[in-house]
Amino acid sequence: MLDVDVTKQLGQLKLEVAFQSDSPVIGLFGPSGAGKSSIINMIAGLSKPDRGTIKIGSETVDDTAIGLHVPPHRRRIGYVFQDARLFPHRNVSQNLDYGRRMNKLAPDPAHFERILNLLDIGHLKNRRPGQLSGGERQRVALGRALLAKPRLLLMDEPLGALDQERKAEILPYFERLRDEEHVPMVYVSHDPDETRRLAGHVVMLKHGRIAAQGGPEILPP
Ligand SMILES: Nc1ncnc2c1ncn2[C@@H]1O[C@H](COP(=O)(O)OP(=O)(O)OP(=O)(O)O)[C@@H](O)[C@H]1O
Repeated sequence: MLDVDVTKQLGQLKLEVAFQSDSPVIGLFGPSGAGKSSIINMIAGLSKPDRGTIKIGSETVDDTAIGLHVPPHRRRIGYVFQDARLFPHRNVSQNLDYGRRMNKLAPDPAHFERILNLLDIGHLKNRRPGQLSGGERQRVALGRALLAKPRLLLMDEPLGALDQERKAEILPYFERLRDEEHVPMVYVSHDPDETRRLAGHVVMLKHGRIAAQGGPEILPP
């Protein structure tokens, strides 16, 4: 369960949002500048709300009333961005292992193999990021996040830099993640079709506020 009730002044924009859901995928949907990434950054712990609370499952990670702010590396959250942000001089295996090592988790070869199979990236292990397609890079970035065994995965426009064909190639992997790995996700997008396909609960944002929230039926056609 994710429960967010925060306000934050961002330059001219006052972000003021409250939503909670135990849907496997929560979609944050809205136009550019609506405040989607700012919410994701607060859930990740990369920025602090001016006021409010954030709860992930049973743990409160932010509560401004008592000065509580759990730092990002203690939140057990995975983050996937629009650009994969892989280390260019390390091969795929080394990139994949990074999340696990940063979180000081013991090697888990069975989990490693399962994630590689789930994302079909086993054959890419020895390549460097520059030798991968955009879609392959995103699958590796997703694998790296998953291998850190996050309790929540934040996806900020993960398909935003890809063309339609690549998007269609990757969406089924996100569905497998949701249906087979059961990793809860917050999925940011301004594409209604993508959001409809993945999200059980949709939060529609406009100018830093919630314009509507509910099932995918609230999305525009
Ligand atoms: N640290 C900051 N200081 C001042 N203004 C900020 C800060 N961070 C974000 N903003 C502003 O807040 C607004 C919301 O930005 P945000 O990146 O959250 O929107 P978004 O919905 O994710 O947009 P996009 O789809 O373009 O990524 C923007 O107008 C942005 O310029």
